[in-house]
Amino acid sequence: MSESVIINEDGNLEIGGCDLVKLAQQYDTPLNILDEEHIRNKCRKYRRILEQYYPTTELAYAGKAFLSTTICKIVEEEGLFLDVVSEGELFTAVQAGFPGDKLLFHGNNKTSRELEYALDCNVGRIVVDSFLELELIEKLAQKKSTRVQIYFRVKPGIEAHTHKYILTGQEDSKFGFSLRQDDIMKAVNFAIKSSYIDLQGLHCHIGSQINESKPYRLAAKTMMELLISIQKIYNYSISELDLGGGMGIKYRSDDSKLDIDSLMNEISQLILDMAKDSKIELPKLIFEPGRSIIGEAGVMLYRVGVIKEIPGIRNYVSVDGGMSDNIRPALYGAEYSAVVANKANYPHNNSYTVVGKICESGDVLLQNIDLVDNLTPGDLLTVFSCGAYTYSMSSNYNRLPKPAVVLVNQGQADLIVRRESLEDVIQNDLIPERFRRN
Ligand SMILES: Cc1ncc(COP(=O)(O)O)c(C=O)c1O
Ligand SMILES: N[C@@H](CCCC[NH3+])C(=O)O
Repeated sequence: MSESVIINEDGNLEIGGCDLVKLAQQYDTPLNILDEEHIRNKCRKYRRILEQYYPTTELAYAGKAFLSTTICKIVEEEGLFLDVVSEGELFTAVQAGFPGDKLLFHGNNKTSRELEYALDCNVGRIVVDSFLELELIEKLAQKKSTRVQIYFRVKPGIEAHTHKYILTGQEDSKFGFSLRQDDIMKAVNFAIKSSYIDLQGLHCHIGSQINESKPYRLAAKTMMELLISIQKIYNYSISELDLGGGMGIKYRSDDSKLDIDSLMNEISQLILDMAKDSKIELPKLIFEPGRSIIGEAGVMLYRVGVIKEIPGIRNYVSVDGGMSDNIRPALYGAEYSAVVANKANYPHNNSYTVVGKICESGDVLLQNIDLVDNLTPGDLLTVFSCGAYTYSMSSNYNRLPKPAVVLVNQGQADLIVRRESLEDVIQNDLIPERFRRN
């Protein structure tokens, strides 16, 4: 939870100096609220920690967690690189004036149009995910008579402990090159020989919402072994090592949380030792966290509607959003904590099941959550840790307009994504001529 969350004199929740009840009046609900100071502090803390343990580092923010043009500005001001994963994210960065050389372009199936766009935008590093993509990049670079800087994404064959939908570093994954059957070595050989490709780094990302350091250590060791063998076999020095993101955050008070400081210390030491022992040049070390930068900076604010008490079974509380603005509970069984913003001082010890307004029984936001016993329609429910993968995964299911996003900082609130209107919902609909006759 953001450090700036307090209960103010009116007994209301306040974030970044802004009273949530007033924000609901001004911007309506459902509303995604992001605490700017929290985001900036996370960026600074990460950089400080990394720089403390390792001589050459770079930090990239993974835009898939939440991206908008204002967030690009913050990321740029904080001196981070930005990881984009589609032409939509790339376009957002370009529109925000984000420097191309600080962009990393990811994706397991980048289209030729996306790659061409990336080349036109002088994207700093393309993270190549397959042999087909590698050949495509070479052709495009040749056509444009340019040299493209790339990383290879490798799956280090490590299974971290997280939801199976968000595991990515195991052999059975759609992402990256395999260490087996010399898959990666074939690609390395191709890149080194190419006049249009500059193999700058190796990349891996073992998954998301990971709360233990062991899989990161194993991944770092495996990646360093690969880097060392590339040096030995090809006499080629890989200058950057990107170990991805995935660091877990707290969604509920009893969740365990990864200690970023000791993780960075352990990983740095391991790389420094391995580089020294094998006498290779020290690669620059890069991480690309998303959730752990923006996740705890955000809340979702909903208005309570219908409350149905089913005796002996459960109390259902419906709110004015649901799985269309937060798919994570339905998709991963994700759990959250929540407080009634306008009754924050009251004891929260009555159990409810909070559901959305989507026409699906699985549209459950919070199972058996303790809220106030005098919960009434019109109350405002604050769900914490909704900065990452909430708005970015939202949809218009049931034709619900997407919520607005407000950035708060020291009492100031700025709209950074406007609420969709009903007109927005139908803006792409077309009526063919033959339906217009009458
Ligand atoms: C390649 C890559 N980098 C970074 C991230 C960011 O992950 P997280 O938001 O869990 O830190 C992801 C998402 O899992 C990813 O796929
Ligand atoms: N969307 C996922 C994480 C996937 C990360 C992107 N590879 C989540 O909400 O936890």
